[in-house]
Amino acid sequence: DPKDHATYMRLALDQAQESPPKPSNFRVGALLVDETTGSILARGYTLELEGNTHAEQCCLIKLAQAHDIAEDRVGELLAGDVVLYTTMEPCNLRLSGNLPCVDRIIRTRGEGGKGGIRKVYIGVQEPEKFVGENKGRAKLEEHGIEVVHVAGFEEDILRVATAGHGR
Ligand SMILES: Nc1nc(=O)c(N)c(NC[C@H](O)[C@H](O)[C@H](O)COP(=O)(O)O)[nH]1
Ligand SMILES: [Zn+2]
Repeated sequence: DPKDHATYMRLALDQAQESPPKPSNFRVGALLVDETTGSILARGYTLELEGNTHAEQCCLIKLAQAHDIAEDRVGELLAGDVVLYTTMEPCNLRLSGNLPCVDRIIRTRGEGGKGGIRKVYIGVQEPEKFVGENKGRAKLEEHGIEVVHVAGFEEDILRVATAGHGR
């Protein structure tokens, strides 16, 4: 049965704690959840999978791998009320030049914006440390994907996210 948002955001923060600290990114955790049943479809954290991966990206790759399909087709598995919890808002630009997670999330929606990830719950906005202001929320909303802030975890999320940045 569906849990409250804080429960899922706390689980996402638990994922972020698994991420190896690195000065050039943030330690983020994410969960893909079926909002109707409350079941967790995938969990992930920054750098969990090889290839300089992001937490949200790892969730999508792991779900795709579990069904033996390519990541760019994972939207086909996401019928119904699938949402993403991520401790930090999805990236809209990456210094590495890799495909941003906003684009990976939008890609999960089928023709005419059906299915796929319908809502993204975020713990914090991205600090303007690497790429300036993250304008991804507007892009997600343009594609019918609602972005909702789950308050209360900001301090912990940022402490974990920047642990690899030294002082
Ligand atoms: N939402 C989110 N999830 C992550 O797992 C992660 N690492 C970031 N971080 C955003 C930051 O903007 C990028 O980490 C830098 O722009 C460097 O880009 P790479 O990570 O090397 O592709 N943001
Ligand atoms: Zn990303």
